[in-house]
Amino acid sequence: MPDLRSGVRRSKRINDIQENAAALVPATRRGAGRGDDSKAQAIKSPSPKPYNPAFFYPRPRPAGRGRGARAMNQDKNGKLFGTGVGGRGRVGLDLAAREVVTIPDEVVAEKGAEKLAAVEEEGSASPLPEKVQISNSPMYKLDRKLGKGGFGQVYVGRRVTGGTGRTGPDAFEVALKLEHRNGKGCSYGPPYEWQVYSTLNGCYGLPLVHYKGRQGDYYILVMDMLGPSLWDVWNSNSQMLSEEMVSCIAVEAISILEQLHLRGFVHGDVKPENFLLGLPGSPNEKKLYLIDLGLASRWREASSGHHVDYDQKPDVFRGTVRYASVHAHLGRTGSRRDDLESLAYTLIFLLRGKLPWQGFIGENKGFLVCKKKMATSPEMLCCLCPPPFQQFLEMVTNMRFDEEPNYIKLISLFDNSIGSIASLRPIRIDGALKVGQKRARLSEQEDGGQPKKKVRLGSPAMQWISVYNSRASMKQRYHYNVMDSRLHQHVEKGREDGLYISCVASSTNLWAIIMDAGTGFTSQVYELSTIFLHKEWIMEQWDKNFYITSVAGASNGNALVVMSKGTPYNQQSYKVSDVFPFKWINKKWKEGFFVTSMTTAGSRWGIVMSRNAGFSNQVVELDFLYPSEGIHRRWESGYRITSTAATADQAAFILSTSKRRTQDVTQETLRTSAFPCTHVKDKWSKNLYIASICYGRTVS
Ligand SMILES: Nc1ncnc2c1ncn2[C@@H]1O[C@H](COP(=O)(O)OP(=O)(O)OP(=O)(O)O)[C@@H](O)[C@H]1O
Repeated sequence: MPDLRSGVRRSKRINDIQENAAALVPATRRGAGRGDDSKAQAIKSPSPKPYNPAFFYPRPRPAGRGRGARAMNQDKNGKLFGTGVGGRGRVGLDLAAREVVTIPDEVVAEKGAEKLAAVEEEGSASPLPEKVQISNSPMYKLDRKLGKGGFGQVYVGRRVTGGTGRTGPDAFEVALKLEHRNGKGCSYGPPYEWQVYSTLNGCYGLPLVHYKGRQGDYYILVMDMLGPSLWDVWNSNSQMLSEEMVSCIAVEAISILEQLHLRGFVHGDVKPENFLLGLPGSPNEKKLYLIDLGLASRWREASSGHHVDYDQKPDVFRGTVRYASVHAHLGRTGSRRDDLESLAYTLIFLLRGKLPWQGFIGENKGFLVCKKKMATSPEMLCCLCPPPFQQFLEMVTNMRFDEEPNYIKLISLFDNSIGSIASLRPIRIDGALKVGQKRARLSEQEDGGQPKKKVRLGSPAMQWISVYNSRASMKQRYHYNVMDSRLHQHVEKGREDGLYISCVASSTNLWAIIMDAGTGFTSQVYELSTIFLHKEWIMEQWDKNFYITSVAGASNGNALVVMSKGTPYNQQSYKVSDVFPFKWINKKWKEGFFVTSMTTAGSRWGIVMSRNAGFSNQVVELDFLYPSEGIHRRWESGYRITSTAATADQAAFILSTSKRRTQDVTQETLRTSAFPCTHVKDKWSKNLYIASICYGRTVS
């Protein structure tokens, strides 16, 4: 029996009943027009791909130095590793398994361990070597410290014996990067960065590594010594750099990134501190270099040459919060666009001295920074910058995951901001000039295409997001704008007509209920509660073998929970959380649970996961807007949306592959500012039925 527990009951007329028996929809009503506000997406029956466990369990990732410590150990820019926008989890990288592993939230314990490691590294147990000689290198005496990162300490090495050169492999002065064998990045052998240098050594714009090896307790890289970082230059220049200087940095940095990308890697941590100039007083003092390959990863598979697969793990964050791309915040697989977005923030920072998302603190800093990045349009961010900077930002934030950047075009944006006399330029732009020669040849091919659809832009909107699946003709009915007091009678009427509730949703504290004849349920109960979510009642029903089949939260914190018999589930678990609980979902996936319903109440998430849900694999798309690209990519890989929920900030989609491989469901989505009555009827006429619905954040 339905158990109605809502507090306030008002009676008011509602526009809430529509019914369909698909076969009965009059032909004249078919194809009814859509409101202008609707945005539709659809996938037309592509064949689902075979089960790919890599989508389900963390897949091997090339990068990894166990940078989990960064989450606790933020530098002046809040460089952080491990806390994504969706959760508070921390992530480290297990070098042995080469897998991303999620570390529980044991902040204090981790922090203690980290300090211990630092003491060991610098303490008396393993004093730094006084002299260094690696394989057949000259011998160097350790001199002054050049810098210290989260992992390595970098010292000047002064040659004491062997070698005669002023530069190169036997230079009088080199940079020695030392990492203790017990350090965070060395648990399984040499630092990950060494592997990357093995492939990338000699790449344009990277310092040359001349020797690498272990001496005593330290892994040591011997590399070209460089000068100040762009952060140092900016700082000693009243925290502001000229337009010409930043334009030169832009073009040279783009060509360095182009060369790195050509070798199949993305840098993953582009920021002012990682660009160094050549040694002052040397012929290279105006030359730009990119250092720190500890977060570099492949965007192109080494063996096949194919672009790496798209994925999103919303609690995996790698990089530096201030400069990270929005995709990096959201835990998407890194690709070339991310380095360029970070470069855009770097350039604007150097030019303007500040970025609008500086100053956030606290546990959900990553979330707040990402939200602010999404809410700041290129016009706003670049309102005090010369036009090329805005154009650059617009181009790079509208790139697709696997899109090849048009480096030539990006460089050419800054053409007019750079002086024509090479010797007077504040930064050498040798790399960009080489690209310039190519530019002449390629210019005819440029700009032949259509104007690009803007991915990131659009004004934030609260909309209905409805998802439709193709299925055999059946009876479906919807009610919307339903007040608490009217719920019971609609449900009862539906039950009399042989219908069960298949989905529920809420907008402005009124309910939407979808009832249909195709659920397979044999019995159903529901509760309207002021508790999100009401544990005692749910457990009571679990005891009676009912399982949660749909759930909706209202912005006032009320919840509507529907539980049914006749489901395939044999175990269930749910979680209420202030942030999207990806870490928990990930853990439950590994235990054989799949998300079967999901909702929000205000900014809180409620997620229900079940065993024996009939899915073979499941992924998440979470964004501050409608994640169109991600959904299309998942559709193409055979996934279909099986749950949706949204707050006023974020929309989340759960996409699943079915165990029944023959299943070939056509799916469409719609975004409308009003409840999609007309559209639903239109869909019914094509045997498309609402499979999931929610109200929340999109862009219009
Ligand atoms: N070749 C070099 N020449 C001069 N200084 C250098 C060189 N390489 C690194 N440094 C200095 O040492 C610092 C730390 O180096 P690096 O960023 O490679 O270490 P890390 O431990 O990987 O740092 P992070 O925590 O940023 O990843 C740099 O910020 C820079 O100031």
